[in-house]
Amino acid sequence: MKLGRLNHIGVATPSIAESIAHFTDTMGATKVHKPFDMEEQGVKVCFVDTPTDSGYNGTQIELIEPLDDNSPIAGFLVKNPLGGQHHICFEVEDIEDARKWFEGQGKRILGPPRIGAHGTPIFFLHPKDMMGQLTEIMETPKEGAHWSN
Ligand SMILES: CC[C@H](C(=O)O)C(=O)SCCNC(=O)CCNC(=O)[C@H](O)C(C)(C)COP(=O)(O)OP(=O)(O)OC[C@H]1O[C@@H](n2cnc3c(N)ncnc32)[C@H](O)[C@@H]1OP(=O)(O)O
Ligand SMILES: [Co+2]
Repeated sequence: MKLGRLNHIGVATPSIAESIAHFTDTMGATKVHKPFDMEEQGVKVCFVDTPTDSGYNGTQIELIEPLDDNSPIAGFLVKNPLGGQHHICFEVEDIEDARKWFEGQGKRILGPPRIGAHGTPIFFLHPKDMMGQLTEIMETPKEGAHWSN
């Protein structure tokens, strides 16, 4: 398997509004996308762009707030009431090849295949199989498939 770019760092928060203020006022972020709900994933999502030398195509911060107590991140926030770093997401060229690779390595894939916040297929790998790091694998958006919110 060939590791792709670090697409985003997932940061759980009890309040996306408070986190936007933090990243804007304290961290000086200048590009905050509109928050949106992903009911099927149980989270409200908001992307904060981080600059790179060549403009805004760097790794994003993905702020995620539970939509309800059944959210997959509800347990994380009980243990970490202020929120914090929740997962990391790497891109791959082909999600099925990646799935086969990780299954062959005996890593547990969490839940059914799904479409992630950038509109491409994703899956998650259990933190206990990934050196303690909840890891999301995301298929790179196809050329020209522009995502924005
Ligand atoms: C909208 C999609 C978007 C995108 O980018 O496209 C997203 O990223 S949405 C992100 C939210 N969705 C998910 O995270 C789905 C995958 N996650 C899960 O299925 C759960 O969070 C799971 C199974 C990783 C943990 O669930 P839960 O916290 O309810 O279970 P436990 O409390 O029993 O935890 C088991 C064990 O794992 C440790 N743990 C939990 N969360 C994390 C974490 N984020 N990083 C590292 N370790 C984690 C937890 O401490 C337990 O360990 P133990 O030693 O037994 O205490
Ligand atoms: Co994510």
